[in-house]
Amino acid sequence: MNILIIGAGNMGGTYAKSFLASHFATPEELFILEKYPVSQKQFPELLQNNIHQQPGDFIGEADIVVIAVKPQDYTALYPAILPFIHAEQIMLSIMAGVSLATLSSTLSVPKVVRAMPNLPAQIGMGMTVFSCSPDLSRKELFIIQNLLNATGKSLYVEEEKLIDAATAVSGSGPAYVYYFMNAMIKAGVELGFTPAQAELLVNQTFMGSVHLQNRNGLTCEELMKRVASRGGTTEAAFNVFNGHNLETEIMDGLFGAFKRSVELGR
Ligand SMILES: NC(=O)C1=CN([C@@H]2O[C@H](COP(=O)(O)OP(=O)(O)OC[C@H]3O[C@@H](n4cnc5c(N)ncnc54)[C@H](O)[C@@H]3O)[C@@H](O)[C@H]2O)C=CC1
Ligand SMILES: O=C(O)[C@@H]1CCC=N1
Repeated sequence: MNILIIGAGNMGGTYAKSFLASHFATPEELFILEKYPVSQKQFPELLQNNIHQQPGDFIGEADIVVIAVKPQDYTALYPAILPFIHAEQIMLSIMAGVSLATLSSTLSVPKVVRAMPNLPAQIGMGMTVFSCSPDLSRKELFIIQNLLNATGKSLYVEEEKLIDAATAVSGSGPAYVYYFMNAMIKAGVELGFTPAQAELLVNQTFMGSVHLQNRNGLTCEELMKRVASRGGTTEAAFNVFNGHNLETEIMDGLFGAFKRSVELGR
């Protein structure tokens, strides 16, 4: 099965590497369309002849076309690839905001999939939420899910609106985690640790906390209670967080991301 990836940036590049590493595609079956030169060093696994800078007939030879350019670049991209696209191909977009209806109408194809992955896909620990047009067969849907699972876990949703919600929660999510980690590292340094020491403390704290939550089946609120002793240090931190309505602020941030995903689709 031939797979074409359009846009070999963070996500497109990750998909190329994952599809090859999982043996979902052989190097002969994997094609890249990237407007900037791609060096051999960047993707040593790829065949140089399969890397293109300009649209061409190779586009029509792909069974699945992954669109991994920024949503803002899609307006320039689709007219350029349209002459090579045909109705049997499956279009798999990971662009934030761009709806199934827009994909289908701009590319004149019935089989479209909209997926929202996240950056940990780079290490096979991604989370992808996806939805598709009714024109995909069950078998095609399974193929797409297998493909997405090469980068981590995936969740199929019937309701497309949930892709905008997933963008706000898991798509942008890693950046929120790094934001919180960064703040903790900065505080650790102010409290006397070297940056390397503070990073170690924070990394291990995040890793241990997530694994514990995964394993023991307790909710986050129950676990928070297990850490916070009455009148103790954690409670002192929570008092400051609550004084600033931090939980509401974080939720508002996610609602802002959701709103932007909907806006990008217009
Ligand atoms: N970075 C992330 O964590 C996530 C990104 N996404 C979505 O994935 C998409 C790509 O994001 P990134 O990989 O971060 O962006 P990126 O900027 O790293 O990669 C996009 C690539 O597309 C190429 N490109 C742009 N126009 C092109 C054209 N006409 N023909 C060929 N190549 C073209 C660019 O040169 C660039 O290499 C976006 O739509 C974003 O919404 C989704 C989930 C997570
Ligand atoms: O920030 C963005 O627009 C993209 C979508 C989700 C993560 N990055």
